[in-house]
Amino acid sequence: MRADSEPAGAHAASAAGVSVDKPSAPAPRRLAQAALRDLPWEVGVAKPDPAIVVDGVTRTFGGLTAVSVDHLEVQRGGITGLIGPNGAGKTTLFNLLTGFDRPDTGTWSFDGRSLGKLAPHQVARLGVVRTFQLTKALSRLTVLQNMLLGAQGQRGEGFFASLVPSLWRAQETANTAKAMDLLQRFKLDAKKDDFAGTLSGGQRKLLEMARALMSDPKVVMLDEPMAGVNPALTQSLLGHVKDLREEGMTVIFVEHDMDVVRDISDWVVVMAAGKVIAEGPPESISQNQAVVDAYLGAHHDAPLTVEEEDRVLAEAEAAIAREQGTDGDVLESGTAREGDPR
Ligand SMILES: Nc1ncnc2c1ncn2[C@@H]1O[C@H](COP(=O)(O)OP(=O)(O)OP(=O)(O)O)[C@@H](O)[C@H]1O
Repeated sequence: MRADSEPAGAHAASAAGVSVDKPSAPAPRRLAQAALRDLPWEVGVAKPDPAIVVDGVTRTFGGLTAVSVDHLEVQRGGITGLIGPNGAGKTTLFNLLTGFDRPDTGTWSFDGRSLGKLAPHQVARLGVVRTFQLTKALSRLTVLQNMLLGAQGQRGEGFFASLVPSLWRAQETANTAKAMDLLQRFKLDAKKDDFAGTLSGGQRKLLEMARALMSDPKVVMLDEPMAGVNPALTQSLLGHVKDLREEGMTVIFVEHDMDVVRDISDWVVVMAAGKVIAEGPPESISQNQAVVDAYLGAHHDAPLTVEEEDRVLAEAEAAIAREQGTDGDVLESGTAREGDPR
């Protein structure tokens, strides 16, 4: 099951009846990097084989423009890091692309198919999934129950299929087997009956990633996969992210830790104040003056003005209200909802 026990590209090659033992077959990492190597480091640059294409997407909250992306392409089969100072719009862009939020303007597509009008479960069914944080409600479910929530297309969901118990029981058995396989791969199988809320920070991140894989995604969007993870688990998590690429998935991740970004990204997109301000391979980013200015301009350590303090307080209150409002219905809807209190 683990990608690192199989040669790169093994799935596609064996499906096509081609021998996978050829030593010359380049690893997906090298394929992605080679595809991106000669591109100019320009905002909006066209990629050789884009999986996701974003055009003119804006999202405002009252007077604040949280996202304003003119054009962005994400290369298929690569790992794209999305970085930027706090409040840059990264999470909002994730929410928009996966149907958890609606933009004011703009279009975006996956494999040429427009996703703009789709609900999160429809987007997931097409193969684009995001991880979402373990909310209070999900913490009260077991690890295995969390995994089963990530499964797509349960036959029991359909009205007619639900009349035929043998159909949904077979589906349930298959989903449970798949969940246990993934839990084993992420070394969480011994925890299957534990409440998810009892997991450590790193184990929660592993569970979030494992749950996203239940729907056999083509594009995986990871929101801060390393946040709150102790150093002992960091390498294991990084390995799991790289494995997704080895299996042919397209990975987009938000991360604040630049060491992580440099380690795993084939390409980095930098946002600030809602806009993409730079794009390029990891090594291009630290030399980019606009990026340096954006981070310095964020004034992380400067004391807040009274107006800023008021805004931060209002945002925190709104976030708490949102979290309280969304907690309960995660399970009722049967659809994973963003519980991110931002
Ligand atoms: N539901 C909302 N209502 C009002 N403002 C919001 C909402 N969601 C996000 N914002 C605002 O939009 C801006 C972008 O927020 P977002 O969370 O997308 O940034 P981010 O880059 O993910 O930040 P961070 O790195 O801190 O997570 C921020 O100013 C934030 O306060």
